[in-house]
Amino acid sequence: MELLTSIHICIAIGILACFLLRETFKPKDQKWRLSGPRYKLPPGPEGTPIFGNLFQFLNARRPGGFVPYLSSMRQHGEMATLHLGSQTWILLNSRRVASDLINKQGKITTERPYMPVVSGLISNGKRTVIRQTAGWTEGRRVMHHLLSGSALRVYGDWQESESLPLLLSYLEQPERWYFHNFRYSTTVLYRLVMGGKLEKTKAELDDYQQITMEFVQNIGRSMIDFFPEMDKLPQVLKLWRPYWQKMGEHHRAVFQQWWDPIYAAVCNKTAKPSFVRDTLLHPDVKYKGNEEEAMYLATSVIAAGGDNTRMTLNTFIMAMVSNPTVFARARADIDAICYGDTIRLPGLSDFTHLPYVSAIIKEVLRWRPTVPIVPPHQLTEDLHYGSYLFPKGVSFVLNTIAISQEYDEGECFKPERWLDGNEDNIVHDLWAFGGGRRICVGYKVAQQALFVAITRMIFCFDMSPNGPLDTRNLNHITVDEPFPIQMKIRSPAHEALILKESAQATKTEAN
Ligand code: HEM
Repeated sequence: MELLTSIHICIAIGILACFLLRETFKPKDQKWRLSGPRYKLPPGPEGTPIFGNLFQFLNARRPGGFVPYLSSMRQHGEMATLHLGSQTWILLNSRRVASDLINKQGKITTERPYMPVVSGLISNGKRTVIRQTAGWTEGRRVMHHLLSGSALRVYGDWQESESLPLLLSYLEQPERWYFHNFRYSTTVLYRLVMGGKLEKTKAELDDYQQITMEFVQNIGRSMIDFFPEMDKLPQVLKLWRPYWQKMGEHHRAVFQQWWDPIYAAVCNKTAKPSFVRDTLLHPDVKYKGNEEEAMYLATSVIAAGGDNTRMTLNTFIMAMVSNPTVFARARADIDAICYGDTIRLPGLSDFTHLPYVSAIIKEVLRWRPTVPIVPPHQLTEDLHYGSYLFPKGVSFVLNTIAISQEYDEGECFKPERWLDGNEDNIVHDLWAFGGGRRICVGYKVAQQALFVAITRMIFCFDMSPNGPLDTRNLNHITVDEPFPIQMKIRSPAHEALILKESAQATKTEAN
């Protein structure tokens, strides 16, 4: 009888332990509760016990799989629920719900979920784009300067002058067009953030691009980030730690290499005008972070801005070679103001006269969104929305792929859809830059950088496919040529113009 009781106790303890373990790793909306309202979430694909939709999701992240997967979420409606380990993601598939939840409810949908690997180990908890609100607010206050009109005018001059080496390298080495796009995007951001010329070797540049891609690719990839409770285990059991920690140390070392010279220059008062010198470390701004945080902030801005601009320029080229009539119309518009008895390069002063080019930029970002899903916006209070009740802790995730297909003839590249009087406002009705309080802080800088490069490329170069193209395969994650393109200078007059402008700029700089 006594033996029987002990067995019963053991079984009961075993069952209780399994129950507790299972409850610990369940998403909040599925946890067992004695009281309180019943949560109700939008439909979503069927999942498996414990892991939910995690394996489908990770599987879809393989090359070529992610866009179709994100696009398939539209079948569940304007929102789709994914249970990913202990995390719940609500994919936002329409502009209406995106606006309601990310913009109008911004006060309670600004947090980022805790991700032990990607924000902790890889980023030392300091990369602004995925930093939790408590540590993020101060950096955001300072970064807001990037959106101010007076700063943008200064940045505009730099963007125009950095576009000259871009045109010159297209002329001299057209086959390396993708590298020139990368260099232009990074140079513009470097000058803006750190000041002065970017004098890095190809290896150093590749290293920087590599770590940026590595970081982006690992957002939403590690199992541990979907079961963040595992981070509470004793250190000796965290077998995944050394691998990610080593990666994080490498990223930090690369950032340090880029940061040290500018920090030293600011301290000894030899730094050139820049965001770091004139804003971040300027005594009037009273930045409250420490040096390490300042380093991560500055280098995160370069990485976030540079790589997204690079990818968008590549997408632009794909859009142009596959839509020659759009290219011809844009060129005719530019020619009308820059090419007649005299010839000159288009620039930011032409912005208001070239609405079709502004529309092209918006359409590039809609047609093939540079950021297919925006990092999660986590809910910090229970929320009733429509017939649903969302628990605190779920994450709203902008599914820009699904949103892009919501437009009329979504698969077609039609810049004219944006000619509605708001084409110059790049975030009007477009979710490519995220939204709410976390909206990309560099969207105006990006718009200017894209406008300068795009008008000048259309004006000066003919572009065509140099092999078979698949407009769905942009092959962004590579330092080599992503797809085959042939670039050719348009005419001797355009070649002479580039050479003249470049020589002039070199002379001015030398004086
Ligand atoms: C076409 C180019 C770009 C695209 C598509 C893009 C897209 C995005 C997206 C989707 C986010 C997240 C927004 C959210 O969570 O709702 C973001 C954040 C951010 N972007 Fe951009 N971006 C671009 C260019 C730039 C540029 C040029 C800069 C710098 C001047 C920049 C700096 C940042 C920073 C610092 C953040 C994090 C903001 C924060 O932590 O509050 N981005 N961007």
